[in-house]
Amino acid sequence: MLNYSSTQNAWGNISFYKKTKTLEGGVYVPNLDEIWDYLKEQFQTQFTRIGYQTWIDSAKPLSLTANTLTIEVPSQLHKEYWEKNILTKIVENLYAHFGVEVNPVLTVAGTGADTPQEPAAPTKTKRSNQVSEAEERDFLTNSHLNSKYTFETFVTGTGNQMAHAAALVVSEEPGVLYNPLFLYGGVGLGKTHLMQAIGHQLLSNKPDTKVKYVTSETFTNDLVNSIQTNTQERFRREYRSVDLLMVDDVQFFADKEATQEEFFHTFNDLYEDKKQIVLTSDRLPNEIPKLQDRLVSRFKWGLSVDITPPDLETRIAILRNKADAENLDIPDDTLSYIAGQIDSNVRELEGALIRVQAYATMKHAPIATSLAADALKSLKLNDATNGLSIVKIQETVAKYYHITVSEIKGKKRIKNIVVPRQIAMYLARELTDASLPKIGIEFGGKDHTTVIHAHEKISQSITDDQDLKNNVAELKNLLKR
Ligand SMILES: Nc1ncnc2c1ncn2[C@@H]1O[C@H](COP(=O)(O)OP(=O)(O)OP(=O)(O)O)[C@@H](O)[C@H]1O
Repeated sequence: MLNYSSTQNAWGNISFYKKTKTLEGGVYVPNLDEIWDYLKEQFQTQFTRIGYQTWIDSAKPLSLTANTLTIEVPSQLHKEYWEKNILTKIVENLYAHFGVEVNPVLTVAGTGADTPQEPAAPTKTKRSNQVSEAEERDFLTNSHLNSKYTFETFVTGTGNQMAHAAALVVSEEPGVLYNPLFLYGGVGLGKTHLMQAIGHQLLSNKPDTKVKYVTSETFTNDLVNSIQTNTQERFRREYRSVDLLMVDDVQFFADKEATQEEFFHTFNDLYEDKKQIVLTSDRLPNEIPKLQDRLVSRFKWGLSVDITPPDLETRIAILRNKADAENLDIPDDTLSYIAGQIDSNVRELEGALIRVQAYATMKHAPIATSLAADALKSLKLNDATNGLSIVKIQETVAKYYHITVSEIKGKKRIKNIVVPRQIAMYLARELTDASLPKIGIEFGGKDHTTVIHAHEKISQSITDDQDLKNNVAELKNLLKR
């Protein structure tokens, strides 16, 4: 039986105590499934499709004990969103429908910590973000965004769920919560896609918004052109009058003093006007070499969130989406096979699917697993003739330094292992086409930023350490044989 006074703190601002039933003592006691089904039904009408998928589909009802409804959400960011926007709705919806008072409690997946939540202040009803197809076409053709990079076509999984949720929040409330939003991660993992999805969504919500997407190189080129043509005023007006500025791959700001200077002022102007800034990079701000401290600190003001390589399930879902979009008839086991072959880069994953498709056309055969295996085998053969395997590099470096391959791939931090490990990573980066996350995985599941660091460390050291330079040259020679 519920003791009302025990929930008095949590519900201090709600005045319907006398009318409520308790889950134990009331006339009708809905169970967990009924409650959840009802809530999902309600939320389907209260959220956009993407909003529903992001916030509701990703949550799991765990238990209903006494009047406590425990719900698991995937990340801290989801928890914050739920606290701000959803908890009150749950209380209101359940009270209105079942006449019961339920205390929702959130827990973040993987932490096991249950924290009772106070209901947040009621939020304004979100206006619908539906636009007509004509409007949609219009803004897509008028903008400089890739029409395919939307939230609808972005598949979420463990490696990108938090980045996706943050991106969605930014598109709903630009300039408010996460400013700047800094998305970072390895090559081909969807940073550009997610960033542009923010632009699309914002334009869809408010078609008159001024949205600008550029790569960091375009920013530099625009700046240089404006200096050459004496049109700096125009350049500044253009960059400082937008509602959303997205700059892709800001790691290329490294070493560009004039660009950094100009971007510093652009950033400040936009930030002060509460305009949203979204940045992407292959690494964290403080890991970008020769980036001015004042930019590093500004880039960290908002939220930095990483995207890691997708797990198998997500890779299969990405392929399924892609196959459906292209009207390709591919059996599930074939998609699983392809997803099993490419594990660290979504761009390569898509490339593999295209390759299988082309191979099927060439052979006049339907797409099946054996055909996919043939198509991807020849891909691997091509790779092998072009480059080296990471395994061979690890074996050669281990032998050269009289240590084992497992030490190279391990975590021991003693100098006579760390240096060969960094050399092996350096050589893997220099001599193979493997992506940074792929190299990280091959070195015992290390993060791609560790590979970046190793590469930078060795590149730097060989410029002033003649012995090291000779060793690396010798290793390169050994690997050529
Ligand atoms: N989760 C995803 N769902 C659907 N498509 C994805 C996903 N992640 C990546 N892609 C696709 O993979 C390709 C590469 O993504 P994108 O260009 O956004 O990567 P990136 O991280 O910006 O890479 P780079 O570091 O090279 O700039 C794109 O075609 C994109 O649509």
